[in-house]
Amino acid sequence: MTEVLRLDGVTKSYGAVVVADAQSWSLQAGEALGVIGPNGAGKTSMFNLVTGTVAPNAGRIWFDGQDVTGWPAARRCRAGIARSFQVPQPFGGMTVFENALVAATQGAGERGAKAEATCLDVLARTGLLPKANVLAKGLTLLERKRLELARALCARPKVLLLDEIAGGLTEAECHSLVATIRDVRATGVSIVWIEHVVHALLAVVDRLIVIDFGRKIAEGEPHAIMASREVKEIYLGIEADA
Ligand SMILES: Nc1ncnc2c1ncn2[C@@H]1O[C@H](COP(=O)(O)OP(=O)(O)OP(=O)(O)O)[C@@H](O)[C@H]1O
Repeated sequence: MTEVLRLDGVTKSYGAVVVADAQSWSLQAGEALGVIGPNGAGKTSMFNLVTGTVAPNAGRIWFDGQDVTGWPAARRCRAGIARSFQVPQPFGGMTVFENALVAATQGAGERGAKAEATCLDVLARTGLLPKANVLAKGLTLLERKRLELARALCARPKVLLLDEIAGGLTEAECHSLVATIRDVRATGVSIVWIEHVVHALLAVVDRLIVIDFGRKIAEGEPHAIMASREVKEIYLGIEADA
């Protein structure tokens, strides 16, 4: 297997708050990796470090065989790292199609008919084609989540970072979003997915890592990790030898 992303001892703190503590892990091409951990554990901060909106205090980040640690966010996005945001961030006064077009042109560097074709394809795959001409501010939560996914896909990522994209959805909406994410994964895009809705995560990912206080405290097969001592300790407060 080919490694597409690797964090090597990545460390970041804000004063006394350590959001990444010598974090090391990697993602293989075509793999889907789940990330869980309590609120404030540093999961979103880890995405900020990978996408380049935040610089680490120490450690290196490798993408597609290159050390991208010093690269600005826009260059990383063009190279193939795209993300969705936990709180959807569409341009509310623009239509769904225009939002997608911004991502295809700015994120993937596409122009004209090629960019438009990408948008139409992605909107169809994410179920948003019927909403293409609707202003983003008029979308429901599920549609805004889908637009987050669509915008990230229009950047033509090799690595797609999903930040709590299932949060706040009904069971049926969640099920439908999971099916879409599985389809994306089947196209060969590698995925890192932060999620509190564990059953959604387990329906997609091959491997799970657990983060607490910025540290990776467990890593492995998803069901084994969910049943592990580390997860019971941080979520249920059960003692290590209980
Ligand atoms: N720019 C910043 N300045 C200071 N503290 C920050 C900054 N960004 C994040 N933090 C703090 O770092 C910690 C980790 O935040 P982060 O958003 O990465 O956690 P998280 O695991 O994604 O949480 P959640 O599951 O609630 O989304 C939190 O205590 C947060 O308040």
